[in-house]
Amino acid sequence: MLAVQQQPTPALASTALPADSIARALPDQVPENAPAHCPGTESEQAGKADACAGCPNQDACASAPKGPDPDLPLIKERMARIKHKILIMSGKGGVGKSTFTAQLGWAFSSRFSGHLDAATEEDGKHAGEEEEEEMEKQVAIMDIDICGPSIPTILGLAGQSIHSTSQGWSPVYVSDNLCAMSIGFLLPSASSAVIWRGPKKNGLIKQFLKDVDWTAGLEEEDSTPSSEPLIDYMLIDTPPGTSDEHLSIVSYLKESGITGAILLTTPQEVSLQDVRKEISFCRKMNVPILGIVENMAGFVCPSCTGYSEIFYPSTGGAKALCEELGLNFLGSIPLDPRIGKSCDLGVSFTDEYPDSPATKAYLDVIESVRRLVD
Ligand SMILES: Nc1ncnc2c1ncn2[C@@H]1O[C@H](COP(=O)(O)OP(=O)(O)OP(=O)(O)O)[C@@H](O)[C@H]1O
Repeated sequence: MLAVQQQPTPALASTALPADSIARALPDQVPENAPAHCPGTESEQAGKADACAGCPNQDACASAPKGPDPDLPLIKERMARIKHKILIMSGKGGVGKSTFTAQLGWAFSSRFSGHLDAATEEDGKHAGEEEEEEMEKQVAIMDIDICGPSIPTILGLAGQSIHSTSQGWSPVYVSDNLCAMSIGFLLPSASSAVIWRGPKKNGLIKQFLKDVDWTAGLEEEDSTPSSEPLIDYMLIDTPPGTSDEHLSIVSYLKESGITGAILLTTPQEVSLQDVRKEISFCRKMNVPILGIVENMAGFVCPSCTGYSEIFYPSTGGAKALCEELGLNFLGSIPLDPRIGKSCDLGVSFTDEYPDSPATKAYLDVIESVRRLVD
């Protein structure tokens, strides 16, 4: 249930959520006066864990109803409208997950319209039925990097806020067929820190799945039966490592199904070591691994054109790891300072620099992903 105060608005009339809404919108799973290590009010351990001793809420927590999460059927219903759910993961931080997620979003949502039409004309073919069908790809990006949300900035949506309608929270739109949801849209400013324990993060992820109207506006235009997917790809940007956010998303999507995970790493052994932990997490949790992308692999100096391996692949890089573990190597993307600049400006790197080697690398990787999931 949304705790956001709603006016009795007509269907689809929207209300902007005020900037401090995050504090009021979240389920009260960790009470204000909770002790350190509170297991959360929804946990089986609520009221019973060692940390609960002496907590004023102990009795209330211990006697609260437990059992199957009553929200799971609602999540399943919402998620039935989304065909492919793809997790973007890495062991190390800062290896380029959010940047890659955004590029994948831009490419999946535009490659099938403008880009494909241009390629089709160049090839001397006429836009056939197959291409016509592919023009309508709908893409949603869900940012569950709750403590470090960078998707709003990278997608050029900084400063935007979420609106609430009678159908739920509306995602923020980059274009007609690309939308995003992030805690970044709920914070008072880009510099606001989110300092939350696991249960509270869990609560927000649940709200993203259950209370966001991901198909806002699509039903009216479409006659697809209500149980059929309307969104083609949901790209889920995760924080580094294997923590609360990963456990939450995997457990909430268990019944709906996860198409797979894309793992990012630099070529360096310290990053590859952490990717092994992600692989182990995915295997334990039965999340299919679509493959590994190596990012920041090699740099060509724009002044002297000399080639350097900034993150040296001392153990053979991601390709060797994929061969060892029988995983798909999805490709390598070089270091290019213009990628960072595009992120800061909130524009698509591949659209801004279509002729760069990094764009070719991105598009090759993206094509490999598309072939795997479609
Ligand atoms: N191939 C690349 N070449 C140059 N800069 C890159 C490349 N890929 C990503 N970057 C830059 O590296 C930085 C980290 O990227 P990004 O935020 O996407 O990483 P992340 O893995 O999502 O980080 P975090 O773990 O903190 O969520 C950003 O400044 C981004 O612009």
